[in-house]
Amino acid sequence: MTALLSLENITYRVGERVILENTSLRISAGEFIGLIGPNGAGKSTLLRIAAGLQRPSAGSNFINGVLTNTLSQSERARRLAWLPQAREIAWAMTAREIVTLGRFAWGAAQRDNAGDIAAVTQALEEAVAADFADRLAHTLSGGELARVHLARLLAGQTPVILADEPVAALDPAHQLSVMKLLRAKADEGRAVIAALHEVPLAARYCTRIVILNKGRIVADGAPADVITPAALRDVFAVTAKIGSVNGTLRIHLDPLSG
Ligand SMILES: Nc1ncnc2c1ncn2[C@@H]1O[C@H](COP(=O)(O)OP(=O)(O)OP(=O)(O)O)[C@@H](O)[C@H]1O
Repeated sequence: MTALLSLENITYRVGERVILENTSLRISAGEFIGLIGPNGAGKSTLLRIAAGLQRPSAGSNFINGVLTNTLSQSERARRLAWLPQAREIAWAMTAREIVTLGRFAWGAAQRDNAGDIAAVTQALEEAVAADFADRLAHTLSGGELARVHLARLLAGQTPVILADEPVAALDPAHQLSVMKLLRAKADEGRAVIAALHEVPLAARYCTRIVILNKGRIVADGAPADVITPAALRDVFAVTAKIGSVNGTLRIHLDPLSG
């Protein structure tokens, strides 16, 4: 089966500094990868390269078997949706207008199409952002704005979803609902990769965990196989107690010295 997204031997350098080193990753339909790793590990860089927003220094990346850098911006945006870490909106736009940007590659800017309107409405509901759809973005709270950006991502209805810290700034209930939603998107046949710092949530909802440390993938597999006390100590310098309740990992973290 062709991977929906694949990175082959990606290296990314800034001057002498190696940010990503010979990194390969493939994701197929139905997978939800939690990309975890400490600050500065290279998660955003990896996702930006996967999204075609940044050219690697070496290596190749593909969307559905096609070299990403041969696709036009619209072709890319119809295959892949991207949620950046930066959330600020500097323009006087309503939440609904921002979410409609997610339909841009499908022609939403040129027409008032029932399919686009339905996709936007559904995305606003899924991201629990419908209540403030007609508010100007700069009047929204950080968590509300994060959900609007998530709705913009979902409105594209793309086979591949890449999200950089999708639950940052969300309260616990919304963190849970967003993780559940991303898992549902994978279960319906999309390929989802999310950079996450919330290790317990990643363990609970992702189908696969990839640990990135110092620009290299150091573990890749099912949550129960990858999220171990030894791995968390080595990579995050924390002490972890890990149990299982009804097959779901439960994780308690302490500082190494604590
Ligand atoms: N253009 C650049 N110039 C210099 N250093 C860079 C550049 N881009 C990225 N880096 C460095 O590369 C490393 C990886 O950055 P990246 O944003 O990918 O990390 P991350 O794993 O997403 O971190 P975080 O969890 O803090 O968001 C960081 O140390 C960052 O400072």
